[in-house]
Amino acid sequence: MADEDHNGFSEWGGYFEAKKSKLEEQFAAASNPFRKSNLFDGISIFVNGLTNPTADELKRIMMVHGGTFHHYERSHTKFIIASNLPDVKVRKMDTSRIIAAQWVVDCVEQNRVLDYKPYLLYTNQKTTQPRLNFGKGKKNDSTLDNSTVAEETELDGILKELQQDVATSPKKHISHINNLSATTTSNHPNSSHSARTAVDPEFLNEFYKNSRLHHIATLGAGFKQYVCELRQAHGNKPFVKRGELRTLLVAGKLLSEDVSTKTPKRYVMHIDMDCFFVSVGLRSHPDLRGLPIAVTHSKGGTGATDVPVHPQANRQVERELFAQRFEQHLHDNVRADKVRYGFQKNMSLSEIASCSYEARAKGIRNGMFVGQALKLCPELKTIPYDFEGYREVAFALYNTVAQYTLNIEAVSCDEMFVDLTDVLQELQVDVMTFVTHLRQEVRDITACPCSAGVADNKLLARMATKLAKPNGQHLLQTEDAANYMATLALDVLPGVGSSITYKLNQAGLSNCADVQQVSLVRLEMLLGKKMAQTLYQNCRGIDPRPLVYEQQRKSISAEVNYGIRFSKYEELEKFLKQLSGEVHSRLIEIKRKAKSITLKLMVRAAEAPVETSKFMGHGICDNQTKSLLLKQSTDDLEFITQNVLKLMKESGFPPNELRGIGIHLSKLDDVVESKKENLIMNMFSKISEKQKDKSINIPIAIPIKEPLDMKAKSDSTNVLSLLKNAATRSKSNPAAAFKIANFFQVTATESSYSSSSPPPPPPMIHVASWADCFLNRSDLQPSTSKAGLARENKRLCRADQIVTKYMEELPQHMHPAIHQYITLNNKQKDVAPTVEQPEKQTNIFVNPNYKSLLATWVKTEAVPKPTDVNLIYLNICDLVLDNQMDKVYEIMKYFCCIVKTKRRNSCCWHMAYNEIESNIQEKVQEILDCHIYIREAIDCCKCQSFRS
Ligand SMILES: Nc1ccn([C@H]2C[C@H](O)[C@@H](COP(=O)(O)OP(=O)(O)OP(=O)(O)O)O2)c(=O)n1
Ligand SMILES: [Mg+2]
Repeated sequence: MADEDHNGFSEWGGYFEAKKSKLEEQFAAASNPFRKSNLFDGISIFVNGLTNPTADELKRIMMVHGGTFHHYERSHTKFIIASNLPDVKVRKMDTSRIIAAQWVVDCVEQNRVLDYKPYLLYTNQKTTQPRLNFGKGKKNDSTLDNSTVAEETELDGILKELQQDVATSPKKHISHINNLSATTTSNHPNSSHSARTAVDPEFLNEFYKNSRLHHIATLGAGFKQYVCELRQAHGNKPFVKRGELRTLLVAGKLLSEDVSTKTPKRYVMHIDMDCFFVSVGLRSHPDLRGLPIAVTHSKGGTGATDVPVHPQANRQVERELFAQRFEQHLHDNVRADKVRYGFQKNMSLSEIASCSYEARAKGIRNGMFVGQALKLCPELKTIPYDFEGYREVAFALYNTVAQYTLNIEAVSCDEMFVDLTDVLQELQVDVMTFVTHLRQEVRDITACPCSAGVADNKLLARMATKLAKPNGQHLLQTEDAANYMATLALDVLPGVGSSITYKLNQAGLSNCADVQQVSLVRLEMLLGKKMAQTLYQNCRGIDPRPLVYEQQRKSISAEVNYGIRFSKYEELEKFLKQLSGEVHSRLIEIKRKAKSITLKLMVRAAEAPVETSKFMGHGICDNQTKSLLLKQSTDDLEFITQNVLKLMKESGFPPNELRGIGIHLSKLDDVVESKKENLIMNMFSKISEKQKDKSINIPIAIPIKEPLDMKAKSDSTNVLSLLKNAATRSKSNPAAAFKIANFFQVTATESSYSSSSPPPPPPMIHVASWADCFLNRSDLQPSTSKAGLARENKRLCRADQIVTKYMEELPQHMHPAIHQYITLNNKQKDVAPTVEQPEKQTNIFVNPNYKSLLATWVKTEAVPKPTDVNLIYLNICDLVLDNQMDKVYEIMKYFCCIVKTKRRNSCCWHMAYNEIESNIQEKVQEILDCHIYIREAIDCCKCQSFRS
C-alpha cells in the first residue's frame, strides 16, 4: 500500500502489519483465560462479510478453542470465512482458503478439526470466475443446529460469568484470573506478554517509531533548533522573497492598502496548520475530503467499538478511578469526562490525534478516544499516521515563512509566532494583504490549509487564530482586546490549567470577564504574586512576553509509558540500560552535557486493577521521581546508566508494579553557549583593554565651550548644578527659565548654592564616575543574557528619556552637552561592570535592606545625582516589567516619605521623586494600562510640587 511506504512504519513491515500484529497479540492475551480446549491451535481465521454464526460469535469460538481470529486478512491467515463475496473481490483472492462458517461450528461439535475441503465456498473450475459451491456452506448458512445454539449459549454464559465476576469482586477476579493465567502461561510460553512488552529487546525501537507524542516532541524541538540555525546562517543577507513580493506590489498584482502614512505598529502573527495530521493525510486520500476524518492508530469501524479486552482488566473500575483522580485531585473535568464517556465497554481506547472540522461539527475533538468518537459519529473514517508527511509539510511551512523573515518563534511542528513589523515596514504592505499572500503560498506548496491570527502581542495573536480557524485569518485590534478577552473561558489563557481554573472557580470567577472585575491584590491572594500578575494582564489581553527566536534546550528525556510489564529485576535492568542509551544518544545529538539525572516512574496505584483497560497501557498510576545532581556535567553513557540503575534501586519499587519509566537529563550545559560566553569574555577583555588605552583620552569631565560661560568648578558633580546655572542664564525660554529659576531660587536658599554665591561652576559636565555614585557600580551590572541585554537596552533608552525629560525645559544651546553626558554615561555603564564584578545582582530592590539603602541615600546625599535617579527609576521599572506592582507601590510610598523628611535641598529631592514617579506612572500605563495610586505625595508650595 502506497501509504504504508510513507507512514513511518515501513521498517516495521508497514502500518497495517504493525497494527495486525498488535491485534493478534491482543486477541491471544484476551483469549487465554477463556480457553477450554486447543482444538483450533495453529489455525487462524479471517471473517469476510456477513456470516452465520457472525464474526463476533466466530471470534468467541476461536477464543475458547485455542484458535486465532484475524481482524485483517494476513498472508498467513489459514481460512477466510465467508458466505458470499462479490465476483470482483473473489477474482483477486485465493479461493482455496475461502470456506463456510459452518466448518468452525462442525469442528466444535465433533471436537476435532474436520477436513475443510467440503466447506470450500468456491471451486476453481473456471479461471475467470470462481463458482460458488452450493454445498455445505449454503446449507449451513441457512440455520444453526441445536448444538451450535447450545455452544453459543455456553460461550455467552462463560463471558457473562467472567464479566460479573470482574465487576463484583476484584479480589476474587484477580485470583481467578491468576489461576487461569498460570495455566495458560505455562501452556503458551510465547504469549503476547513478552512479545510486545519492554522485555522484548526490539520494543524500544518499535515504541519510538510508533509514538506520535515522541514524533511531535522531536519535530517541535527540531524546529526550535532549525530557526536558530537559519538565523545564524542568514546573517545580514536580504530576504529574496521580499523582493518578489515588492515586484508584485509595484506591478499592482497584489493590492495593498496604503500604509505609508500609518504609524509603524508592532504586528505579531500566530500561524497554525488546520487539523494538521488530517490535512497531511488527506493529500493521499483526496476522495475523503469534506468528510468526518480522524487520524488514529485504530482502524475504526466496528473494530473500534468492540475491541477484545484483557479479562484481567476492569474497565468499570478503572474508569471510575481515573475519573475520580481527574476530578478530585486534578480538578480536570475535561479528562474526567473523557474517561467517563470513552471507557465504555469494549470501546477502543486509541486516541484521536487530529480530526477534521467536519468531525468536529459532530462533537468529536482531538484527543478523544476513537470508540467514543464513533458513538458520536458512526460514519467517522480513520486514516493512519504519516510521520514523514508531517515532517515534510512542517519544513515547507517553516521554510516558506523564513523566506520573508527570521523573526520566528517556533512553537511546534505546525505552529509559530512571527514578528511581522520589520517585513511590513520594509515592503510598506498592509498586514492582512501580506498574511493572505503568505497563507496562499503555504497552501500552494503544502496542499494543506492554515490559519493565522494577528495582533500586537503573542497572546492576542493566538486568540485571533482561534477566530480565524479553519482556513482563515483575523486581525485583533488592541482596542478590542479587553472586550474580546471578556468573552473567553479561563483555560484559554497561557499557563491556566485545571488547578488554577478550579481555584478561580471556587472564588466565583468563571471566565475572563469575571477576572477583569477583580483587583490585583485579590488575585494575588488567590494565586500568588507571579501568576496573579500574569493573569491580571492576560485577561485584559496584555502580554508583555517578547518573541524568543533562539530557544535553547533546557532538558532532554526519554520516556515510555506503554508496554512496561516486567516480572524480574534483570528484565527491568536491561530495559533501563536501553533507555539510558536512548536518552544518551539524544544528548549527544544536541552536543550537550547534563548535570542532573531524574528517574521518573509510573507505579501502578494500589487500587488500580493489575491489567489495564488499554492494552499494555499504564492505567492508574502514582508518579514518583528521583533525582541526582552530579558534581560535574556529563555525557558519558556508562556514568549515566550507572546512576539511573542506582536511582532505580533506591526507589525500591518492585519491577512488576512499574507501568511507565522515564529518564530526564537536565541542567544542560551548552557547547554553543560556552563558546558564546568565551566570545563575550573576549569581547569584554578587548573592550577593557581599549578602555585602558582610551582612559587616557576619555576625559572624566568634558569641557563645554560656548554658549555656557560658566567657570570650572571641580565639585560640580551633578546635573542639578548645571540645571541651576542654565536656568539662571536662560534667555531663550522665559517661561521655562522662570520655572527652573524659581525652583533653584528656592533650593538655593537651602543649599550651598545661593544667588549670592560666587560665580556658578565652570562649563563642565561631569561624567558621573562610579566613585561619585552613592550606589555600587555593581548595582548597574547589565545582564549578559539575551533577555537581559534586551531589557538593558530598553532601560538605557528609557534612561535617556528620563534625563532628557528631566532637562527638557533647558534652552536648546545646552542640549549637545547633555547628550554628550548621556552618551558617555552609558558608555561607562557598558564597560565598567565587565572590568570588575562580572556577575552580580542587577536590581537593587532585590536587596532586602533596600529601604535602609534608600534612606541612607536621601539622608546622606546633598542633592540627588542623576545617575542615582536613573538607577532608581530603572530598577523600579524592572519591577513593573516583572509585574511586581506591590513592591513598586511599597518602594514609591517609602521613597516619598523619606524625601518628605529631607530638610536641606528638599526641593531637589521633590523634583527627583516626582520625576521618577511620573515616569513610573507612564511605564505602568504602557504595560498595565492603568495608573498606580500612591498614597503618599509631595506637597510643596515652594517648588510647587503637587500631585496633579
Ligand atoms: N496531544 C497532541 C497534540 C497534537 N498532536 C498532533 C496532531 C495535530 O494534528 C498536530 C497539531 O496540533 P494542533 O493542536 O495544532 O491540532 P490540529 O492542527 O489538529 O488542529 P487545529 O486546526 O485546531 O490546529 O499535532 C497530537 O498528536 N497529540
Ligand atoms: Mg494546528
